Amino acid sequence: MLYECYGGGTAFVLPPLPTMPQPSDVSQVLLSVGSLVGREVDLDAFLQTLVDRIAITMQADRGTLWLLDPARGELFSRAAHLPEVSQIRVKLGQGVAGHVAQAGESVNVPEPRGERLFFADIDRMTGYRTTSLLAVPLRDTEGAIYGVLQVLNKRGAERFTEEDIERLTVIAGQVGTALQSTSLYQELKRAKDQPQAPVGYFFNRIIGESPQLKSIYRLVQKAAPTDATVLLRGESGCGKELFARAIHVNGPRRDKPFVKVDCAALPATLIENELFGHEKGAYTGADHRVPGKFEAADSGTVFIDELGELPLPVQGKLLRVLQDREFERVGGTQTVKVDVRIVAATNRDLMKMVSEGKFREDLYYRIKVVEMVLPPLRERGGEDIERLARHFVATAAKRHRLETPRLSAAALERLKTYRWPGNVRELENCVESAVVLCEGEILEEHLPLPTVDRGAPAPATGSTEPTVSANPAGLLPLAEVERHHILRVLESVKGNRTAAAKVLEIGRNTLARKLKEYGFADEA
Ligand SMILES: Nc1ncnc2c1ncn2[C@@H]1O[C@H](COP(=O)(O)OP(=O)(O)OP(=O)(O)O)[C@@H](O)[C@H]1O
Repeated sequence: MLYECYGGGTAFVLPPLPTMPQPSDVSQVLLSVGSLVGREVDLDAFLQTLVDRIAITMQADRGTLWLLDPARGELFSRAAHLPEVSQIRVKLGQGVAGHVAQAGESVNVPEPRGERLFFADIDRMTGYRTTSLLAVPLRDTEGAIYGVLQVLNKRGAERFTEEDIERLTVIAGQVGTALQSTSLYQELKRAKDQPQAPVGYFFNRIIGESPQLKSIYRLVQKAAPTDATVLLRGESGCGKELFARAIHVNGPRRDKPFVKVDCAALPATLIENELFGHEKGAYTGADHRVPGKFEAADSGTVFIDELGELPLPVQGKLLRVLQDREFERVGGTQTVKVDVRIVAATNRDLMKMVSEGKFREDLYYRIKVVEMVLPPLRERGGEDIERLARHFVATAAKRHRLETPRLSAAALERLKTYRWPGNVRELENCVESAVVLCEGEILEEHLPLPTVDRGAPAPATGSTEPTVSANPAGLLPLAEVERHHILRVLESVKGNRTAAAKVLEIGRNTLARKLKEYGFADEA
């Protein structure tokens, strides 16, 4: 039997197809899948391109890559043409995709109205009108289903054809295998072994598979869906802001604002104003009411960076927001109510600050409802360093429109044995500099690292002690390369700090701080 009719007689359920010829346009779509997946490219961008190409080839208006979350028995949209919402989840067995994942059969729906498999809630949620739909299962090499590939609304026709079904099945076969080599598949597999850990969370921009990082992922998965206040601790540059964003986008507030306040970048006198805003006439020059970051973030998340720099008087006001979600603007008496989640970060020892009377004890306990201590890079082991380095080589090459160079074995060895006092940020800058300076593969000498790493031991899985030698090649110290690069970028954007910060992908305040260190005056 080739197909079976359902309910309204409009859905065709197909048995798995035997090996079939591959239409040439399909090979076009998949031309670069294998090679792209093999490299550490931005997974989000890659999956989106994949879904774009599939939709074009299938002459469909939209495409969706659904993946299976075994912990919740749900499918979630991992990459899709879904401008209306950030993600959709359906129960296994629910709707066409849910049925395909459960039954392992392809389903072709020429006319969704009246079709019992069709889950109209999604159209209601997005406002999109599905007129035809085709969905096929996504299997790994062992034949286990781990997702669904779906296309919507055949262009210029009322329905997807038999040939379309064959084509999408071939595509799904290749995509299914290709995705198996990504961290995404590893995540799904891990969730299968640990059914309590839901997946579908957006960790793909965070690189790292070390046990230290994995335990942080688990914490984020638990804390993100709640409204719990989170305190992120860790050395500078180890990814606190990145994780703060992961907490936000993995929680129910993901479509609401994520507002950052950097307490270190503001003079103490301005922090209160920045957080809580001010009323008209609060001080000379305050000629109208200005809302603060808490109001700007209403319904979303406020990320308070460098919490240890928060002046004592403002600490009391923050405590009240944590307890009662209310405050008064500077110079005001009217109480403002806000609905925000608070995530804070610090590289200071807050407990010590409490004992020194510099940080309020009650605030300390209120803020560390969930505490995450991010490991310094040197403790994450050589494999994570290599993963990150490869990722940064690829992204830097893309950013500067250069051929992606290779990391030589000697370069890798040096990266793995260096101590990384500036953590991932330092590695990122170091690799970027080497990518820009090298021709061809990244030879060891292109890495702006001191030849003598005066730091202590190599990372856990790093193999050798750093060689102690002089600096025969007269290499520049990292700080000098960074300074040189920053000034070059600044020059190229004619001194525009906002533009320079954008090119450098650092905050404007960070740039201002660095320029100040180089002896430049603050901007007027
Ligand atoms: N695990 C990671 N994977 C990929 N990129 C990372 C990772 N950790 C950090 N980065 C990158 O390193 C840089 C520094 O990270 P981030 O700003 O989150 O650190 P931080 O701990 O908040 O630093 P600071 O304490 O100085 O504010 C960023 O460009 C970030 O994207």
